[in-house]
Amino acid sequence: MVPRLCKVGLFFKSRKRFKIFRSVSVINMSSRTGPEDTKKPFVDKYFECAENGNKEELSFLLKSTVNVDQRNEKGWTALMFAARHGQTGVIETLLEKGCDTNIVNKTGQTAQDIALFWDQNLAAKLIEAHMKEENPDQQLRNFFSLNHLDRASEKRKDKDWLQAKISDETSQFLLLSELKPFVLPIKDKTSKWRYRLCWLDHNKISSHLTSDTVILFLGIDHSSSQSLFAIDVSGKEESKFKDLQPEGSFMVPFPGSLQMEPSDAGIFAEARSMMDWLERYKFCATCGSSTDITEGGHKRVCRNQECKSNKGIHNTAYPRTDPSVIMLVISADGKRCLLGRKKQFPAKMWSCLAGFMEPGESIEDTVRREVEEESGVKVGRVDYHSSQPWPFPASLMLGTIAYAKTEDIKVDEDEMEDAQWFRRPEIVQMLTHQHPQGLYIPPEQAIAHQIIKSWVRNTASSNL
Ligand SMILES: NC(=O)c1ccc[n+]([C@@H]2O[C@H](COP(=O)([O-])OP(=O)(O)OC[C@H]3O[C@@H](n4cnc5c(N)ncnc54)[C@H](O)[C@@H]3O)[C@@H](O)[C@H]2O)c1
Ligand SMILES: [Mg+2]
Ligand SMILES: [Mg+2]
Ligand SMILES: [Mg+2]
Ligand SMILES: [Zn+2]
Repeated sequence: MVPRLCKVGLFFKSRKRFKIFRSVSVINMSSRTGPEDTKKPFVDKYFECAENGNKEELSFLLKSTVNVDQRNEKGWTALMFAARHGQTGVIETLLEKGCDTNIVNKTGQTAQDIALFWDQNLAAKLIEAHMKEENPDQQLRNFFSLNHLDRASEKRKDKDWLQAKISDETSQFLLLSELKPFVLPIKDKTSKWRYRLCWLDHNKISSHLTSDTVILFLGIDHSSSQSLFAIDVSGKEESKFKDLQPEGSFMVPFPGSLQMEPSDAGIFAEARSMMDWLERYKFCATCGSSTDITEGGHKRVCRNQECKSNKGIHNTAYPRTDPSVIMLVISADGKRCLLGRKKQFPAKMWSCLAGFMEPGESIEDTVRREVEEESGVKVGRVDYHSSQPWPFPASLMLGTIAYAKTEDIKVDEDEMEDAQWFRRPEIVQMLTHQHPQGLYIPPEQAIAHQIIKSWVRNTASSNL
């Protein structure tokens, strides 16, 4: 959506920002000496280069000191300055360096919104083309859903194929110990991610395979034609695996996995939820007998030939996914949204309300029921936003925007610590970590963040 902001207003705001920004930077240089302050002249220069189209100096600053997605106090990035001024050469450089095109500034605009607003059509086209290349379906893909593997479900029933792939020298294995993935640190300081999955080939792991090792087929990586598996090494001494890869370590999944390279985080989500199911559902839910793992770990079959679960299709034989709804509730006047604090949340963090679906319930009705249970607010229309697998242990978050019919709040004190209406400017402060009391919302890896950001972005022109 193109924001319908007053162009003159934005222009003056932008000019004023430059004056204030530059004068502050002079004061900072002479009066304060913290690491951020010593960086500030370089950051100022970086934004100036983006605005003026000085590609060479901008590239130099990126190599030496400045983070590509560095923001100023108004939440503007270099890409936004380049978009505002139609600096296509700089835009190309920033896109090559992997800048994030989804960042919003404090008024809720992305770089593309800014380019369109200022009629910088070439700049807007460049950014759009890049976004399309990264995401051809033009659909928001939330963290944990960027699993690029072909799950090749048709291969799971082919025991010979699976066996051959398990001992194939090109196949790759991910170790999980007590659901902790074996990971490597990302050393590139310019990356915003800290971990990637550590893949090991059959030679390395074969001595750890026994007849009862759980081996899970994850899928095929088409770019390398490799088959990928996860194996459960729980109960073995974790330090032993250091011999296989000295820099590897077993990472505590929450919150560590939020700092995993996104495509790996998607594979991890599959591996963790599946391994958790394989570990916890060892006995038949219908008759209590032992079960055997089949189909590359994607099915459990009851050993009791007479068991009902062996006749017809039974969902007890298959991995669990628990659908949950998560919703941003908007007030009837469109100016506020409802956020809550669960008792377990870290101090000062507020998020969307959420809740598990019940059998026989539609998404819309679950949203209405959960919002009313948790906050006492009645909801009318519910619109779908996007979804997110949440592998703790196996939720599927169905993100929605819900429109309130009432205002009064009555908090469910069993589940929630508090629920409150927040006006848009305060939400923007929480989104950009500028809130005077330090309130904030979950990080970008959580679907809650993305739904809130969408609302802020879609209301950028409405002066709320
Ligand atoms: N990704 C995100 O941004 C995000 C944000 C908020 C919540 N979540 C996730 O959403 C899920 C649901 O939210 P909630 O905890 O508020 O739900 P909720 O409001 O339904 O309350 C949780 C309670 O529901 C009961 N329950 C019903 N079905 C359950 C099931 N299948 N598994 C576990 N408990 C069940 C339990 O008593 C539990 O204590 C959780 O897994 C949570 O981690 C994700
Ligand atoms: Mg809840
Ligand atoms: Mg609830
Ligand atoms: Mg519930
Ligand atoms: Zn059974």
